[in-house]
Amino acid sequence: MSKKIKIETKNLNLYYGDFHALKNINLPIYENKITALIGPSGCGKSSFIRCLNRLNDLIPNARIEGEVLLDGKNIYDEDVDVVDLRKRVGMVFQKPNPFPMSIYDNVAFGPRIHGIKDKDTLDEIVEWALKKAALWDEVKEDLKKSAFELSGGQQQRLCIARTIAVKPEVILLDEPTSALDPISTQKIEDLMVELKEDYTVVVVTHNMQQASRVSDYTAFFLMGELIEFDKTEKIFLAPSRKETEDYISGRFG
Ligand SMILES: Nc1ncnc2c1ncn2[C@@H]1O[C@H](COP(=O)(O)OP(=O)(O)OP(=O)(O)O)[C@@H](O)[C@H]1O
Repeated sequence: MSKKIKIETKNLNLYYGDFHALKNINLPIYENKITALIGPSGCGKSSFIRCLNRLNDLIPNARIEGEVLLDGKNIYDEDVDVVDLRKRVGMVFQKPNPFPMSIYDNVAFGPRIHGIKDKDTLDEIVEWALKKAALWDEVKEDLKKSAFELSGGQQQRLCIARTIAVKPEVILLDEPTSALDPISTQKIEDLMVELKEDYTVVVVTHNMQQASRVSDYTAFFLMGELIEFDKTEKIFLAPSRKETEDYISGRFG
């Protein structure tokens, strides 16, 4: 099977004021694969993932050097429309963050912003996205219910449905299961594997088992540097760098 690079960072550096948070990161993200980002707390995983849809733009003292190529085009070019970029590269956060509105309105939110008003079309999108996020059967009778009445695991699947509803190409997940119980975690992991059929998935995780279970590629970060990137089985069974081995075997971090 051919391997297409969906996103590629080239000499990517990120500074928060004087602090050099990401150092010269060169990383390919392959299409229709799951790439896991691992590394000890504070190594820059979240900072990195936020560079991929320009969420760091919202942080006043953050500065970027280098390039992030999406289908070969630098997303930091002046002519890039950030709203369109974030539609193409969606994000799910650590803590489920549904909007204070109904289940239906949460999922319809993005499509409405992008101009879809027709009720039947919205109904179709909502059903499709909730099915994709493996939540439809649990909520189909209660679409008008507040999203806050769902369990944490259901809320996270709702957030995934909300992300999918605008038909992104890439889904970024920043520790999506760290606030969830094992059963909900299992559901989200199964979902990630299904999602890669249609999307390119990048997941930040502290959970080594999760990285080895779900991902195709793994990138190991340490103190703002990309130490090693390879196929997941290579990283976990025969890492090239001692730092990687120490981390995955639990000797630090
Ligand atoms: N807005 C900010 N301003 C200044 N420094 C920041 C900011 N956000 C993150 N940092 C610093 O950048 C470094 C990387 O943080 P980041 O959150 O990317 O790490 P991480 O690997 O995702 O950590 P964790 O696993 O704990 O979430 C840390 O030293 C952090 O303190």
